This record gives sequence, C-alpha cells and structure tokens, in this order.
Amino acid sequence: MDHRVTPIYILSGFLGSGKTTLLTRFISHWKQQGLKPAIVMNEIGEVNIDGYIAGQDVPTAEMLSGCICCSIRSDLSSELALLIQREQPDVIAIEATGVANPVEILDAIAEASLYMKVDLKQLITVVDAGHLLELHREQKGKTYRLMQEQIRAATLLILNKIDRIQDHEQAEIHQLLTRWNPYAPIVPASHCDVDVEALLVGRTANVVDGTGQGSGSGVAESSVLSAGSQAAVSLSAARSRTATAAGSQWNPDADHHGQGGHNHHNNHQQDHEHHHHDHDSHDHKHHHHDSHDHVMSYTYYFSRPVNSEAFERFISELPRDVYRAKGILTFSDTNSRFLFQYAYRETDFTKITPQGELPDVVVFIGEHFHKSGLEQQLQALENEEHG
Ligand SMILES: Nc1nc2c(ncn2[C@@H]2O[C@H](COP(=O)(O)OP(=O)(O)OP(=O)(O)O)[C@@H](O)[C@H]2O)c(=O)[nH]1
Repeated sequence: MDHRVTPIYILSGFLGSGKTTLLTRFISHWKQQGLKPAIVMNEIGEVNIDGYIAGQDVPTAEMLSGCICCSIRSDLSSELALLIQREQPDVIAIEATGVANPVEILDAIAEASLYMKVDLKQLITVVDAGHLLELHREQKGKTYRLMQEQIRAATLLILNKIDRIQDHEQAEIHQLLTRWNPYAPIVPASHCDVDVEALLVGRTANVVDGTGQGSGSGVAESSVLSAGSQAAVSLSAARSRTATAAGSQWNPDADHHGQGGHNHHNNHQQDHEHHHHDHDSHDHKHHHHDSHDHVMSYTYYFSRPVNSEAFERFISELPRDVYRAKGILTFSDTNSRFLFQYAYRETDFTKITPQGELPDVVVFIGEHFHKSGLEQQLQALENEEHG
C-alpha cells in the first residue's frame, strides 16, 4: 500500500490574470528539484491551450468544456485519484478556470481527501492588478464580485501585472486586498516572477506593506493551510475562514450535479458555443454559482491561414464583452506558427513549434457576446486570403 501523501496547490484567479504563467514557473522549479509534478487543467473552452504552454511532458488531467467549481466539480476527485494512481506524482497543481469559485474546489478536495492521501498546501489567487483596480473604481459587475470571492478564498495572493500600474495604484490595491482578505500574504509580481521556493512552503519574503514598498522584513507564514497538515484539517479551517470572510454560505451537504462532461482530446465541431452554466432543472443551493453563469465561450477552428495584420486588426476591434481569447495560429504572411493571447485588452504573440497535431484554433471567453458576429468576421478573414 502506498503511504505517500500528495501535496496539492490550487491556482485561482480571474481569466487572464497569470495562472498559467505561475504554473509554468512552479513546474520548472519542481523539475529542477528532481520532483515529478502533475497538473489538473480546467478550461471552460473546449481546447486546452494552456496545456501547451505549461509543458507537454507533464502528466495532465484535462477537464474541458465546463467549470471545475460546479458543472464538472464531481469529476475532480476522480481525476485526482486517476492521476495519483497512474502517475504517482510528487506534487499536483490544479489550475481552475478563471471564473471558478475556489470555495467549491476546496469542497471537492475535501471530498477527495476522504479516500485519498492528499494534502492541500496552498490556495493561490493571482490578481491582475490593473483589471481589479478598474473594476474597483466602477464598483459593480459580476466579474468584480467573482474576483472578490477568489481573493477572499486565497491563502496567498499574487498581485500580478504590476508592470502595468503606478506605484500609488499598487498601494491602493494592496489596501483593498488586505481589507478583503487580511489573512493572505500579498506578493507583488510582474509575469508572476516570484520566489517560488519561499512561496510554495508558505514563506513569502517579498510581502509588501501598505505603501506598496517591499518590507524586506523577511518571512510571513502562510496563514491557513500550514505545510504538513492534512487536507481534511486544513480545509475545515479554510472553509470556516472563507465563509466568514466572504459572508458566503458554506454548505458541505449541498447538492451538486456533476455532468461528467469533461472530454479528453475530443473532436469538436467548429460551431460550438458554451454557456456557463446550464442551470435548467438544477437545484443549486449555492449562490456562488450565479457568479459566473453569465460567462460564455466560443471556439473557432481555422481551416486555413489568415493574414496576421488583418487578424490583429480584428482583435483590436473585439467587443469589450470578450475579455479573454487564446489560441494557436498559422499566418499566411509568416513562416512560423504562433501562440496567441489576449487578456484585458493586451495582446501577445509567441512563436511556437508545436509537437504533434495541433489545430489552428482560437477560444473566445466573455459575456453575452454574439458568437455569430465573431464567426462571420473570422470566416471573412479566411476568405480574404483565399477568395
Ligand atoms: N503585462 C503583463 N502581462 C502578463 C503578466 N503576467 C502574465 N501576463 C500575460 O497575460 C496573458 C495571460 O496570462 P496567463 O498566465 O495565460 O493567464 P491565465 O490566468 O492562465 O489565463 P486563463 O487560463 O485564460 O484564465 C499572457 O499573455 C501573459 O503573457 C504581467 O505581469 N504583466
């Protein structure tokens, strides 16, 4: 019988905040230490672009086309069990969708810890500093509330993308984060460039004070999920704290409805739209679920290369309701393929050399946008080139 306890890290944070960026840093750190990491990736879209970024050689359980926190929540414990049994990893990182409520994930891990030796070490929420600041100034919207919930549930906060804000703004957000979650150390970062070792063991050396300046005081212990404690114990503490801090209902007996809807490398039709969530006959007792039922995704598969400038123009004119897009593209006017990222109005293209078969595809995530409008524009881009 295997007596090993598998440490687990949950990465939370709104769409495009930098979770995958942090995950890749974790993975290289673990590999350098000679450890074998495994990951659970959850995407609301139907393709796993992040899997490509994080490393194709890392054992991965993909949970696609749904949000881990409710519609496919019950799959999480079975995915974890399978991953542990099959790969016997030294450590597991779970990257939730950007719209997941992490309290629900804690619940799933608690369930899993009943029959698996897992140890939840940290629930890390990555915050896009500029995005949060903007929403805070507007003081409304479901996205703002969801970010708040993700921040409140964290044991550690990465205040990311500080390269895009001013120093005084950083101090302002810092105060806000401390108000929402007084327990979690706050680590400011650009591109999630953090002291991974310190962070993983709950020793965050670069915590800032309220002025946004590094305190340099060294060490702050991770607040709740202390290293070495068993998940069931740690989780109950996290739960009660989260429930109090967030003022949310914690109901361990709540009736969840797993749809078993995850797909492994399925072939999908181009014309696919995914709404989160199909509440239809579901008897949800949690109000959390309302926090992201407005989010939808649309996946477009390209049948031919498009012009890069025309594509960039199309992206720059995306409706504001599309707040995240990512994909893999071949352009007619360049020789290589590109990984494409769009998050909070910032675009990024990285040259890639994909291994194996990877389709040209872009996933769009947002609220109430018109799928057919995007589809027509993308088709026009394709036809423009080959018309
Ligand atoms: N300017 C800036 N860009 C960043 C920073 N961190 C990450 N990015 C970029 O932001 C985009 C999204 O980063 P990801 O790490 O994929 O974000 P994510 O949270 O995993 O996104 P989802 O999985 O879609 O929710 C990428 O283009 C990153 O290169 C940062 O600190 N500053």
